[in-house]
Amino acid sequence: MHYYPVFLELSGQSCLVVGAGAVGCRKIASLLECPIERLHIIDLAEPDTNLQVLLEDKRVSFTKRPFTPSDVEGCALVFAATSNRQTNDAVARACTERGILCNCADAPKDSSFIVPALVEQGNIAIALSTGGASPALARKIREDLEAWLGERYTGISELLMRLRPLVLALHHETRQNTTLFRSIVDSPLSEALQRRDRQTCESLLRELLPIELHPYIMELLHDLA
Ligand SMILES: C[C@@]1(CC(=O)O)c2cc3[nH]c(cc4nc(cc5[nH]c(cc(n2)[C@H]1CCC(=O)O)[C@@](C)(CC(=O)O)[C@@H]5CCC(=O)O)C(CC(=O)O)=C4CCC(=O)O)c(CCC(=O)O)c3CC(=O)O
Ligand SMILES: NC(=O)C1=CN([C@@H]2O[C@H](COP(=O)(O)OP(=O)(O)OC[C@H]3O[C@@H](n4cnc5c(N)ncnc54)[C@H](O)[C@@H]3O)[C@@H](O)[C@H]2O)C=CC1
Repeated sequence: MHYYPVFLELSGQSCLVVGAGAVGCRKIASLLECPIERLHIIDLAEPDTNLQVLLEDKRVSFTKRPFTPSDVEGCALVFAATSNRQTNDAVARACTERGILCNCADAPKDSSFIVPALVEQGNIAIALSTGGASPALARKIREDLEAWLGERYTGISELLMRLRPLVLALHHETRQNTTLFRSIVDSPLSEALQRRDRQTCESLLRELLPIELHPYIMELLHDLA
């Protein structure tokens, strides 16, 4: 493995995209799915219709002017996505000098990270990469995974998101928590949630959960079954 995979917390952070063509707009759209604070876009051309839609987001600002190295200052993530090699290179260098993470659309070797293809369903995100070997193949695998994932784990992941803090607050040993969580994911609860079979969900949770958590069963299942 060459690249180290992570999920970044970008709440409250500023990001910069230089070049808002087809590739830049794809990167902008995915950034705006996250709770970033501000996104600045720089391009030499007037916004096209794709970009105009994205500019409706209050967090976004756009300036039509050439890039200067100080533009990257204060940014958590920067994307160089122009069709101009020299400009992308200047963006990458400005970031390297300041220790800022930068993705360079036309030069993976000058990038400090590459962007994965993403399958998303509720709390679940499957980020996949071919390590730069073939974005076309990444897209194909993403489509295969989307079809496979469907809604199969949406209900159970939401329930576990609600349950996790309740279990951890009991301050049991990690080993005991591990046994509990594994027994839940190995149980038929996931299928019962998919069928919205309330009765089976309730009886499985009564069987699986420690007695202290039984009063939370209604809340755990709210809107899920
Ligand atoms: C290295 C990387 C850097 C980065 O951008 O982070 C990179 C680089 C380049 N992409 C190029 C082309 C294409 N990129 C796509 C699509 C995606 N590209 C994405 C990521 C990455 N692209 C990183 C590697 C990820 C990995 O390897 O897994 C995805 C996953 C994420 C995203 O961009 O949001 C998104 C899929 C979204 C989805 O799920 O559908 C398509 C597909 C299509 O449009 O059908 C094509 C045309 C087909 C082809 O070329 O394969 C070119 C050559 C341009 C040329 O020919 O000149 C370069 C430059 C180079 O390779 O040097
Ligand atoms: N990483 C990826 O996923 C992919 C990368 N690419 C590469 O990404 C680059 C951009 O591709 P597209 O978005 O399809 O091109 P595009 O032509 O749709 O957009 C390029 C944008 O860059 C702007 N631009 C050009 N020179 C500029 C400068 N000096 N300063 C600021 N903005 C400038 C243009 O006005 C335009 O909006 C190309 O180099 C291409 O090889 C292409 C496909 C996928």
